[in-house]
Amino acid sequence: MVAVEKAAVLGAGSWGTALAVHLARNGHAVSLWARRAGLAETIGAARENVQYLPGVKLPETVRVSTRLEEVLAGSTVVVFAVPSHAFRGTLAAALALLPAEAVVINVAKGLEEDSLQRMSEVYLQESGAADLARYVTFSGPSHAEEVGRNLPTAVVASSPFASAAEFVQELFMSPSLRVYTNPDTVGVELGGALKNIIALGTGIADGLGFGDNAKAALMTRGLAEITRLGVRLGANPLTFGGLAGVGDLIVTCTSRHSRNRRAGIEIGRGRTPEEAQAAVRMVVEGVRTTRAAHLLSRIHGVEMPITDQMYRVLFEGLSPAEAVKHLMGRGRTREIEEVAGFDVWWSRKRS
Ligand SMILES: NC(=O)C1=CN([C@@H]2O[C@H](COP(=O)(O)OP(=O)(O)OC[C@H]3O[C@@H](n4cnc5c(N)ncnc54)[C@H](O)[C@@H]3O)[C@@H](O)[C@H]2O)C=CC1
Ligand SMILES: O=C(CO)COP(=O)(O)O
Repeated sequence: MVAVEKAAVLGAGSWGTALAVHLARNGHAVSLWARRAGLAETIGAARENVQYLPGVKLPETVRVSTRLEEVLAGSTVVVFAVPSHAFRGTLAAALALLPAEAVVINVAKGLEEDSLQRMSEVYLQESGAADLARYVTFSGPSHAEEVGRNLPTAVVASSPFASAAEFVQELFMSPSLRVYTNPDTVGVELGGALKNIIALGTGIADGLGFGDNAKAALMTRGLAEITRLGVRLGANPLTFGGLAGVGDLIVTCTSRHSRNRRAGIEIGRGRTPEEAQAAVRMVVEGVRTTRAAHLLSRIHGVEMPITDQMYRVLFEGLSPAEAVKHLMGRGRTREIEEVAGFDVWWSRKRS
């Protein structure tokens, strides 16, 4: 195991807390930063994050604080576990305090709403770093509720720099957490962000009382449009068949833990998107990401029918029932020609 003097985890929500607990179990000293004093106090007193991760005790080696300078001092590893809309601001506040040799690990799964940037792009812009040599994306099918309980999980550490990805792989590997490396950061980031849109959709299908067929259709056609946009933006299509792609899509679209799916269920049952997000009481990343992905699809001329309908439901007041009609009533089309080159295959067969 790699020796780390101290690891900092910024963001004491469910994922930040689970990762802080995991790193402590792996033998590292951990400082967990909470933005709100009340939350830091209750976690410190109960040794448990009752609000965001009930039932998981914090090891003694996890210290909780609201003081960024105290949390970052001497930390050679800094895990950013705030929602994606808070990443730029949190990074900006942390930059002057980061030890020069620190490796930044980002676990947020989203796209920035205004800039349409992936998190690694936000990092490069905000930090002025020349490359991603000290930045790693951590993604894959991993609900905090299960990682916090040491249930078997497999994830991906991604960086174009093998040494950075392998460092994080070793840091997090444990008997219950298997970490793979992947150099395709564009694909890993897009897989993690875009699956949340589809999870909102499968939640809606559940809320409307649809069955497993609808869920499987949404997941499969969702993966097709995620891959289509991803490839257009420079990702390797194979990444979407991996843990950060179909793996995370499966878990988020089917798990009772998923915040995106739960918000979708509420919308399917008739609540407004605002009411649904309030009911979940944790970040529902798919909402902002739907807006960003919708714009990206327009800018790049990529067809994303499910994302289009999700956009209309979330931001234009379209009813879920109408959205289903639009999706089912689309013109006839073929399945995977844009990915597998079927046009070429068929023209060869015909000639
Ligand atoms: N919960 C999970 O199982 C997993 C979550 N993620 C990702 O991790 C990120 C964090 O998610 P969760 O921990 O689930 O969220 P959460 O809703 O449980 O907690 C978010 C935390 O960030 C804080 N926060 C909110 N706005 C902030 C701001 N402007 N500045 C600083 N802090 C702010 C909140 O107070 C809260 O402590 C998201 O991008 C999510 O997609 C990734 C994998 C698993
Ligand atoms: O990304 C996740 C699991 O891998 C978490 O998804 P939710 O935010 O929908 O809970």
